[in-house]
Amino acid sequence: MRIDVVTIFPSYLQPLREALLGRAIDRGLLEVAVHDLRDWTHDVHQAVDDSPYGGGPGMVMRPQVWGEALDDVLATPDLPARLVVPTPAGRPFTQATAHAWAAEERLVFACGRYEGIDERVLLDARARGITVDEVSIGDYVLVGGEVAVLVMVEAVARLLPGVLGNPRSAAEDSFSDGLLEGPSYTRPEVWRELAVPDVLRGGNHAAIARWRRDRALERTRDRRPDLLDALGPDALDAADRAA
Ligand SMILES: COc1cccc(COC(=O)c2cn[nH]c2)c1
Repeated sequence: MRIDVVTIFPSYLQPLREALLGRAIDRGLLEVAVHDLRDWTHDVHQAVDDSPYGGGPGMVMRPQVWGEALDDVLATPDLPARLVVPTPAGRPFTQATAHAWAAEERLVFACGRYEGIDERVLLDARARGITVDEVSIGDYVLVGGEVAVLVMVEAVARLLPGVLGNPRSAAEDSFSDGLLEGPSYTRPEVWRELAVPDVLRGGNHAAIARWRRDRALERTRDRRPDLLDALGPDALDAADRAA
């Protein structure tokens, strides 16, 4: 997968080159190119923003600069690209989104700052047949899209074949069955007088699976009842409902 990121703070994307993702890049499973938006300015101040039509606080990112940048970055017709714009006003980014994007050959991320990017940049891209996804990683406002790109790239890259040491963990992680992950334990058996639940130390795998499902249901009911509602009525069997 090829990932391009356009930003006025290229160094913000440096963490992508660390650890697991860094190794995935070294192994050629992932290619990441970061572009400085200011490279497409032509004025001495390298201005990327201007005041908003209609008034109001803050600044808006200028269409000319973004237009030229995306013309260049998206210019490879052979690789169909998806343009992703992180924004508080976007559709929710979920594990399902991550799975869908993991199948893409190429993702281009546009990092907005200030009050956002002039709407015509997205209209122009869509008019040229480019898929544009405005996505939110949560209901809060960041200063810019860079951190959201780190989040989304990590969520997508870990799903790529060969990136995770143990592929089962991607298939079995939280949300894979629509529920939150339950509690986990490792050695020692007793730590600060707290013991690991007996069922987990036994060998009864059916009992362990039941116990884990019950804990996941309990936690999901408590923390994310919305996820339970989203599950189809037949997603929970009688034993689940009794949990
Ligand atoms: C594109 O315009 C803007 C404007 C302001 C901030 C940002 C960065 O994204 C977020 O703040 C965000 C993403 N998901 N949840 C919050 C983008």
